[in-house]
Amino acid sequence: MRKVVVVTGANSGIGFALCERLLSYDDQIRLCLGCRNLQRAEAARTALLSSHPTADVSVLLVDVGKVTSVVRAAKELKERYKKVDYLYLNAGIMPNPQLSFRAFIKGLFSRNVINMFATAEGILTQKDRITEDGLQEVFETNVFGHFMLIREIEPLLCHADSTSQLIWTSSSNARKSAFSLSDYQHSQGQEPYSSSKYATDLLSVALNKQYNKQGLYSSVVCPGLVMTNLTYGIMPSFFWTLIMPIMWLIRVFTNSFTISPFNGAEALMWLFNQKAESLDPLSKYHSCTSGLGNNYVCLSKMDVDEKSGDLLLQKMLELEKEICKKSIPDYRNS
Ligand SMILES: NC(=O)C1=CN([C@@H]2O[C@H](COP(=O)(O)OP(=O)(O)OC[C@H]3O[C@@H](n4cnc5c(N)ncnc54)[C@H](OP(=O)(O)O)[C@@H]3O)[C@@H](O)[C@H]2O)C=CC1
Ligand SMILES: CC(C)CCC[C@@H](C)[C@H]1CC[C@H]2C3=C(CC[C@]12C)[C@@]1(C)CCC(=O)C[C@@H]1CC3
Repeated sequence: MRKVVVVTGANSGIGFALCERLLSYDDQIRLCLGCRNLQRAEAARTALLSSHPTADVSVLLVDVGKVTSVVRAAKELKERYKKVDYLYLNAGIMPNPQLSFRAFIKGLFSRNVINMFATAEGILTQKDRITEDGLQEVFETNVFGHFMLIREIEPLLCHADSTSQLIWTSSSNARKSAFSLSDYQHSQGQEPYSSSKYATDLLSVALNKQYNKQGLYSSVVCPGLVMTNLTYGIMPSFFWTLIMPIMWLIRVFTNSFTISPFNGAEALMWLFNQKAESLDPLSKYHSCTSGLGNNYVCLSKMDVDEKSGDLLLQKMLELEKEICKKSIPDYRNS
């Protein structure tokens, strides 16, 4: 049976590199590019087909920052496929990033310097906004829209006789102290990205508890620091080009400077080849690149507790009910 693989945020960066790598590894998969913009999606499809002309690559229009779009896309998936074997929850945003140069310089001369380069702790903030669904945009895009997608295509993911995998693109920037259960959308603070990625980690743990019995497994990936549209939003591209030699140098001290989208997709690709049941639900899978440019995957324990995961899942389910009632009038019949 040909595997069905759905990737959100597939038209650029890590998502696109993952698609290329998946097709190079197995051009028999049925690959579905989940994108919010048709033109960009078609461009990605054309590029993938030019190197893999016989591959089955289709486009699914989905804006994970809009509940109605997610519900429509889920309906489309249910019409197209009987099963989704891999769902890569990769689309993500970091809007209006602000780098604190003061904190960065201070960090350079502290004992925390390696951790600062690996996680951006204490040097990066963002400005969030409210979406038309009335949610914080970073939370809705990075977490809730994806959660809704999982819930909506549950019958395609849960099968008694075979397994499916959810693979979240999280981040080393995910930090417990940026997240609070009482403000899980992060409407109060200045680190919505960090909070949303921590929420991803918590949610993955809770989803495993909820769904493993039904054959669905969830894992979390950390791609490292990758040069993509997201990072070019932090500083202009000429600056990145200028400091590239320094980036190669830093890679000698921290394996998290994966730099290219190909390298960043290493752990996402690695998980594709693993037996879902053998994965550790409490570990994060990191894409790593050595000073010499060799790629490998390493594991770290997540800073999460199961109770918080369960509480977050409960809150997400309540929010789902509330939002669907508001945004989709004849929800569940649609
Ligand atoms: N770059 C890095 O260093 C790191 C990135 N990550 C994570 O990796 C993931 C991929 O990002 P990356 O490749 O770096 O950045 P890109 O900006 O290149 O890719 C992000 C992708 O997500 C899509 N996307 C954004 N918002 C939505 C939405 N509302 N609905 C559907 N698709 C959407 C984008 O579509 P469009 O082109 O239309 O905007 C794009 O295809 C993100 O989750 C990011 O947080 C994690 C750690 C490090
Ligand atoms: C000399 C240079 C290498 C200086 C670069 C400083 C910062 C711009 C970067 C240091 C750590 C980086 C980092 C990210 C963005 C760029 C840095 C802040 C991320 C936040 C990008 C998105 C993620 O998900 C995690 C990354 C962690 C490290």
